[in-house]
Amino acid sequence: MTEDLSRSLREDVEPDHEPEHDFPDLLSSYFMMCILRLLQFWGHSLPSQQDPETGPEHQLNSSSMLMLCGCLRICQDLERNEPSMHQLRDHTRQLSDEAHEERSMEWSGLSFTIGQHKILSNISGMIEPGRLTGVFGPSGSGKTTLLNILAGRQNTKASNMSLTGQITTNGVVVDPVSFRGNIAYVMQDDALLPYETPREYFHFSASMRLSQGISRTQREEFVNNLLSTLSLQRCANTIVGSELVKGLSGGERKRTSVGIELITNPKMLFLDEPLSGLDSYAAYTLVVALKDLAKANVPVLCTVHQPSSEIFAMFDDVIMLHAGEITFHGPANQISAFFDDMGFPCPGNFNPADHVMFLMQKESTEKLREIKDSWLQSEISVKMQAKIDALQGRNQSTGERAAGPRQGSAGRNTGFCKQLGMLLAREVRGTFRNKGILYARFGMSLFLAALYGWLFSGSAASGDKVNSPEKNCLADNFSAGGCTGDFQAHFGTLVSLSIMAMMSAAQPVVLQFPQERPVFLREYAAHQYGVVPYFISKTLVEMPVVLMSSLLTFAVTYFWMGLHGGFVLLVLVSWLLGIASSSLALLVGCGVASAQKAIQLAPLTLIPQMLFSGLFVPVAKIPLSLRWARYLCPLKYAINLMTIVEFQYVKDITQDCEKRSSEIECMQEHPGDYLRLQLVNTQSVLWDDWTQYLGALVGLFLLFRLIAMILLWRKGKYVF
Ligand SMILES: Nc1ncnc2c1ncn2[C@@H]1O[C@H](COP(=O)(O)OP(=O)(O)OP(=O)(O)O)[C@@H](O)[C@H]1O
Repeated sequence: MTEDLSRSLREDVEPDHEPEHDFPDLLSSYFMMCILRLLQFWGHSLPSQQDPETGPEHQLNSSSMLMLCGCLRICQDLERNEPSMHQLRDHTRQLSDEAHEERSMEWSGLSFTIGQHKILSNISGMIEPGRLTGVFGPSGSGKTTLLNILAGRQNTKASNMSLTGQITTNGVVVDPVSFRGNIAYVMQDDALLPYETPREYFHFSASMRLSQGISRTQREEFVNNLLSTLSLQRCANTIVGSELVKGLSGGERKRTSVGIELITNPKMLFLDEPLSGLDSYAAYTLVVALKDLAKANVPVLCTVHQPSSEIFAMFDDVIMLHAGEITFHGPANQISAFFDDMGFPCPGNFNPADHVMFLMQKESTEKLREIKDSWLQSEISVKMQAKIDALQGRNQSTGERAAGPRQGSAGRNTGFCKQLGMLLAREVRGTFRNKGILYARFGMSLFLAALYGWLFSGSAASGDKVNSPEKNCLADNFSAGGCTGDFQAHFGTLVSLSIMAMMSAAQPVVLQFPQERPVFLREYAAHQYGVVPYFISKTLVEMPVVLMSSLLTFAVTYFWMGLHGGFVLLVLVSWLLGIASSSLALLVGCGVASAQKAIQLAPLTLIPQMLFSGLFVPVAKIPLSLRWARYLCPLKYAINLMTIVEFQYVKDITQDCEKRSSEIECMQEHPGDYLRLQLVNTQSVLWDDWTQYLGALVGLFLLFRLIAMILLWRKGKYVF
């Protein structure tokens, strides 16, 4: 029951070389080290944010204490005057304005093959309202595949896949993918945001999914009923938590996931391994809730790996799978008798589920074939098949086809503004509650700014030299004199500040977004909101955070380095670069399924920016076939803009030089030309191009977000 309170990040990254003027290496090494160190620190030191009342319950390890505690809780639960699932269902129906409709689901001759692998082999069965059905079987027997096919969440269209058979509800043929809006599906891994509470989750889901005609009070009442029906009142205001931050227990988290799905007033509820990772009491209370829901005439189907005797006894029906075939499907209380008849009596006081699963793995293939054949000829199987045939035959004669997605859960209930408002509020809550990341982000900006300020202290003072009468670089030979070195250092400070702005804005998005992605996909698949309000809300919350980070950086470095450009303009350019880079990071995050992959891919997006921006390889030397890539580098445009802001005084000197001597001489000897060579490497006039650079930066920010949005939309559309 006790969960790990926190996990430390194992990797330590130490810079292994002198940092002097080696900007990319210096930055990446320090940046990664600081992020890892800070995350490690926060992971260890964050106090539990769980409701103190629930604390002691999670520290009991002895199984006897757990069972005792469980029994006491169940007794207390029974004594509490909670609304039953029946009342809650009635309440949901009332609020969602939907007609009361009970549905069964039947399937016959279902076979599913991937390549040469036959995963399901000609299976038939049904689930009925009022009954809790469990799918049991050894690992790899096809439990999840069966559940996913019935729920319309299995990709069956790939070229190496083949699905045959028929799925019906109340005997009416359905396309599982278009029917899936009617089925609440709880995934094995809870896709929940770590900083939301069950109350906030239910409130969000109710606001998005219930009829808009209901009042705020009605919604509050509904949320309270749902919390108490699922025994979540005590932790209603506790954050969900994550691996690094303690929050709800596994059972509470699972009940929260179930509650979110119940708000849709689903016609059926499917759960994939809902008991995995739960202790016996948490598993028991969850199955009590599921049984209660089934009694409210919702067919509930869930896969279970290894049920205890108490849990097994609560199932009404059992589907026993072995190698994609049925060995038993019928009332749970008849399974022992069936296997007894087959010559495998279940020993007294033995868990029938364990007994059968042990059999299925121990017995020879021939014996198991015999059991499967006997099952098909058994009275229970024949009766069930007759029932399925009768239902399917009745409706096929009328040529009826089940309706696709229903209103309410499958069609979005709320308008754009409401979706945006709710998402924005949730994003703000998440940002402020995730103090570890927020402090790490700002702390990192301050730390790196101080480090840079120290390292490049006064290095931007070359402008003073250029303007000073004692050492006028225009009068001296610029390239031979001391000015070139000063300009290199001065220009280097801008480059380093830009790279820092780019990385510090992109890195948190790369780390964080892949963890949020499954939440978006679940909610989007449930038609809670659209992809556009989701992206706008994320962008609106991210913008001030990046701005704050840029402000902190320049507040520390501006005077320390002796920068010349306008403070506000430099901050704004750094901010624009930050949000454009975070858009690129978001694009990477949308394209990959896990944070690990995103972290591995992150350098792919950041390092080419440095290479193609013309800083290390002059643009003229980049092969023509690759040169276009520089137009996709926000870093290049930001450095150009910062240079224009910072080296404004050079413009005056250049113009002065051109008045007095030939342009060729100026090109060779000038600080302005040094910059021109570094930045654009063309004969175009750097100073007049700022609108292009600004437009390109804003354009890239929008373009990356748009592509990320399309990627996520496509993923959400075809999610299985
Ligand atoms: N995309 C795939 N390609 C090839 N084989 C697959 C694919 N998906 C699933 N399988 C195979 O199908 C079989 C059934 O998988 P499934 O996940 O349904 O089993 P399960 O009974 O739920 O197992 P577990 O209890 O371990 O989760 C397994 O042997 C698995 O290797």
